[in-house]
Amino acid sequence: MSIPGLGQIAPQAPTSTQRTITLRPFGEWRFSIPHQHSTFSSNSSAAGVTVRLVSGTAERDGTELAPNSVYTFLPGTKSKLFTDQGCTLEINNTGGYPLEDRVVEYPSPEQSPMLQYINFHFGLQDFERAAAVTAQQQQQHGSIRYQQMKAQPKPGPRVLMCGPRGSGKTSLVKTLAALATRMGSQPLVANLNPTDGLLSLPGTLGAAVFGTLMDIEDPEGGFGVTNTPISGPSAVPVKNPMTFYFGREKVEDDAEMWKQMTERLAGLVSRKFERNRDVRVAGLLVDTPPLEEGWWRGRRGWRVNYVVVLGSAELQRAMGTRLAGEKTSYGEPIAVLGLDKSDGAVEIEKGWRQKSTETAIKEYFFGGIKARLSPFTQSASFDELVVFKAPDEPYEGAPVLERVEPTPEMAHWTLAVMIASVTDSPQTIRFSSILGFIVIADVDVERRRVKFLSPVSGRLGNHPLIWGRWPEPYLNLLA
Ligand SMILES: Nc1ncnc2c1ncn2[C@@H]1O[C@H](COP(=O)(O)OP(=O)(O)OP(=O)(O)O)[C@@H](O)[C@H]1O
Repeated sequence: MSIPGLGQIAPQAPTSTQRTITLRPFGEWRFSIPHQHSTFSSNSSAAGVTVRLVSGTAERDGTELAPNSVYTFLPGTKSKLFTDQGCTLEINNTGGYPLEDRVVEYPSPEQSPMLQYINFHFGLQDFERAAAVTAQQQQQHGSIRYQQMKAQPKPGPRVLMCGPRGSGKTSLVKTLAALATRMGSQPLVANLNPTDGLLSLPGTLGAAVFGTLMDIEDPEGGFGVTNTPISGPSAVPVKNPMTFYFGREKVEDDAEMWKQMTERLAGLVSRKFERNRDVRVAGLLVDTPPLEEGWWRGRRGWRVNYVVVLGSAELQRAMGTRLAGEKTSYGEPIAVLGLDKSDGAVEIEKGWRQKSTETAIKEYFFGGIKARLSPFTQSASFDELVVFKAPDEPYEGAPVLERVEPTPEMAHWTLAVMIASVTDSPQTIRFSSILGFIVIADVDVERRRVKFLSPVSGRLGNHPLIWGRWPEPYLNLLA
């Protein structure tokens, strides 16, 4: 059980910009650095709040801080640093950012939800080890039985993370992925929440193999868009996601399309498992949107054998009843586990989310503080571009996409560039993976020309574009 407020030490008004804090084992330093408002001006060149691990151990969502390295947390970061052994941190806010922070300590590790999360991680590792042994045996025995098993070898643990809004689903998925990679595993992580976007812009659904370190300084804790190859050089190895373009904010905005896309993503994940033994053995972590019990219609395709419900006994009971007696296609039962929600996990309010979405789009084209990018302004005639639009209000039997001519309303929208051919059917284009994004700068109807910003210099060639319904154009990137 989580104990709200227990052991919390009220935020101290810093008397100087630098201070040192000490955390007992299983303590957390929770912090929030609001997005920058145009009225805020930092009084120094500091890009954000810096933290140095002076002694002990500390991690952000499972990824360890190196001793004595200085990490910069940027505006728009809301997170925590956790320590299992205790630590001393030096915090420096020379920029005068409106940092909100607090130290949270528990009387004993048993009272911290982190202990449950870590124990669950060890349970998954046991399952993974068993899957690795089976894979080894299969390789050694060229028997007919092996040939049969090889056709559908059983992967490592497959976890579906669900729970109410702001219950800490994404943070726990990140933590489990990071802890697994620390043990040398390469799990697949899938995101089915279009509001977030995994290693891509919000509005997308995707999956990626996590076999390398996550970026501690990324506001999204390693799931952000700067961790992809398109975003240029990176301090930590980049990941290659498989991404679909949903183009809407919430599942409810087009539930049928979401269901079809997640089923296809599950298909891609299965194929990845077939092709890559290490990934298969490491298993899968699926992050889901904050929906209630009734939504999970497409679960069979994911073949999950653990359903984790964070912070809702009611949802846990409902899922338990629904899945009782069900088996995966590998013949395994599906375990429904309830884990405590951390009282540090909070619902992100709309304004904050909108700023985070803007930041992701800006970073996609212009890079972050670590690597600046120079996008290319290009111009194309109406005849050179093939643009499809997702219907405004999807209805049963509605076309998945409609071909449209560029219009001035398209200005400042971000369009997805699809890995498909302009001659493919709308259905094929809709369910293709994303190559990247462009942002429309200007549409000149008289001259029939479109000016747009692209992260790469080449022409769009044969790639069709999709104009989604979200994220809306909040800002003029070319201003
Ligand atoms: N222990 C904690 N201390 C401080 N902040 C935390 C803690 N756990 C999670 N958070 C923060 O709370 C916010 C919500 O957490 P998270 O995104 O993991 O929840 P979620 O259930 O995935 O949300 P959603 O339902 O919106 O998808 C995030 O900013 C996250 O970094």
